[in-house]
Amino acid sequence: MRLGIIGGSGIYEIDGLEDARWQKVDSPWGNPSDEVLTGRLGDCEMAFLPRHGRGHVHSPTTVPYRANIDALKRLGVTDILSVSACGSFREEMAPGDFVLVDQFIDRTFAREKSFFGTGCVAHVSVAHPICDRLRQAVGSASAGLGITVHDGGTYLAMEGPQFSSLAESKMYREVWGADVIGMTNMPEAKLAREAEICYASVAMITDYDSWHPDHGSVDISEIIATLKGNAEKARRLVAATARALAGAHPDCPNGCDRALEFAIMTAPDKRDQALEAKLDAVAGRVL
Ligand SMILES: CSC[C@H]1O[C@H](OP(=O)(O)O)[C@H](O)[C@@H]1O
Ligand SMILES: Nc1ncnc2[nH]cnc12
Repeated sequence: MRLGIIGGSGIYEIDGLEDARWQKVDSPWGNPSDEVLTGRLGDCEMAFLPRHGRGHVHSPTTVPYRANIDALKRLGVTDILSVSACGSFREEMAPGDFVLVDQFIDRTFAREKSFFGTGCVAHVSVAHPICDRLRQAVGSASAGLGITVHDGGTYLAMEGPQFSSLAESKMYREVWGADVIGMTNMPEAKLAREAEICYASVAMITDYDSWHPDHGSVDISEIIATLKGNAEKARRLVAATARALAGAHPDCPNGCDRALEFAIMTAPDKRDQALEAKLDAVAGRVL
């Protein structure tokens, strides 16, 4: 197995890797956000990608999600753990806490959301977009690290880059039942599923969005201050997760690694060869 880490806002590298090197990965889906830091944490093969690039170059809308997932697939990544800054819709999910996300509501609208399309149509299930095996492994690894971790939560993915209005914040929380809000985990999780990579997400709470009567609107300077403490905890969690997962990759009990088995609808003789060629890493197993 190889564990991929996608580091969100405030997480642009991970330390402690043996044989660490930043590696440029060419992808037919464009340039990934940055080079990928590969190496080993103990016995675990690792590949780290800063989602926004070092120096925070990409906005949530312009993150090259397809190139990122394709690049990690090309490096042999079997499992992706996303660590992301998020706002909270729940009093008990406080800034500094982590949430092991288990569902998504996708409200993004200005991004490419699939590797497939005209000439090679595929439909995968994202009823359960998070790999429960990976999520539970992260949960177990978090024990004893001194981090408050909430097991389960619905992540609302908004387009951004502006934060939500008060009316939106109240609707997501009260009507739609979302627990946390961020701007990046979709379409990332959908693309990981198409690439047959197990995906889990840790939402690192930085703020109460704008619904909370005692906290007012989102303040980016407060977010950045909270991010610094969260990033240190995230590094500990990543190291513990790597220790727990090192070794062979078992067949995924949730079927993430077989998501494409019956998904491609386009008849072989009707397929677009150029698109098929681009899908060599993502869908090579079934093409
Ligand atoms: C820094 S606040 C807004 C920004 O942070 C989150 O990014 P990421 O998920 O990559 O940690 C959020 O989604 C926004 O993009
Ligand atoms: N309140 C919020 N809304 C969207 N993305 C965020 N990232 C961190 N806090 C956020």
